[in-house]
Amino acid sequence: MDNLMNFYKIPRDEWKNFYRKHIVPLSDSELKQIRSVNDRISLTDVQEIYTPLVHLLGIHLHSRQQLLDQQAEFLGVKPHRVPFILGIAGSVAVGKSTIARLLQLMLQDIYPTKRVQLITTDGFIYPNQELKRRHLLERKGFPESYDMQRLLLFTNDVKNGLPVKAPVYSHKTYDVVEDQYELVDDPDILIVEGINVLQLPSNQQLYVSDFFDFSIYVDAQEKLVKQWYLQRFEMLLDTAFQDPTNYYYPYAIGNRQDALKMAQEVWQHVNRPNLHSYILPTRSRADLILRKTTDHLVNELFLRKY
Ligand SMILES: Nc1ncnc2c1ncn2[C@@H]1O[C@H](COP(=O)(O)OP(=O)(O)O)[C@@H](O)[C@H]1O
Ligand SMILES: CC(C)(COP(=O)(O)O)[C@@H](O)C(=O)NCCC(=O)O
Repeated sequence: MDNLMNFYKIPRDEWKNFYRKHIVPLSDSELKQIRSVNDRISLTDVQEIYTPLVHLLGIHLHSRQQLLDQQAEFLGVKPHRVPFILGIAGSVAVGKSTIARLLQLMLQDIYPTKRVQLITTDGFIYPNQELKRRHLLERKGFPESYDMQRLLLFTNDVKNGLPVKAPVYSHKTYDVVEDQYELVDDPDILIVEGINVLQLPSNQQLYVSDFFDFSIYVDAQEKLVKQWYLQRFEMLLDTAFQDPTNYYYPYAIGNRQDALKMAQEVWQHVNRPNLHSYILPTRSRADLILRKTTDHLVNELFLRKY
């Protein structure tokens, strides 16, 4: 990987020894919770990759609050708690939302008194009707398909401790859900997951990531991500065939090979160019890059030095 000279390159075997002495076996209830996120997550990775990662996030969480407290003292104002925002970026189907839900669970477990919330930026994509009006239906996921101004204002409100509603996207209807919102109300930690979280909107001076306290880019070879995309597509078909309202229903009841061919084309003409032109170029802005290999196992990490 080029352009990563300001990162420590840490092989899995080295990373897994960080925080080793603090790692205790997972309890039955923890196992159950992890399986409810995704029953195919490797438990070895939970122990060897994600447990040290959660401790690293804890270091950032505490030092961030300490800095804010000291700054408040310097300014002679009352110190106050500011939500810690963790951004998670990467390609469509690389596993961002799975990692986001796993980290939410693990952080909540370690900090039971803190409120850990999670939102995905999919909800900030314009509704299909609006995409159609803007001739952007074929560009879903590209920077211009998101209401970035709204996302920026949303993150700003979160940082200011204001209650704010995040719009919700459904893979089932392939659209933003009308009148459905996720209420984000002054959490201690907010995880913001999406392909665009490290992007710079063309007409703005601010990055959404300016509001992040830590960011992770989930990375993998394109051929693996494409495979995960197609596998997820098949899983979506498997759940869609009983529900005529599901966007994937016509594909689910039709010829499987034709449906797969369509998904391959969507990858080739939409998600692949988006990855290379707009998502991958944001990788070196992350604080940590998680490099995954076959079966979603993490084999290498790149941690920003400065
Ligand atoms: N750690 C993992 N182990 C096994 N399967 C995974 C893992 N992470 C993601 N997946 C699978 O890969 C596909 C894409 O994951 P998802 O989290 O939906 O990606 P994204 O949010 O980046 O689009 C899904 O089918 C998901 O079940
Ligand atoms: C809505 C999305 C951009 C979100 O990406 P994801 O959360 O799946 O990583 C993506 O799922 C999508 O719909 N892309 C457009 C092309 C397609 O895959 O149908």
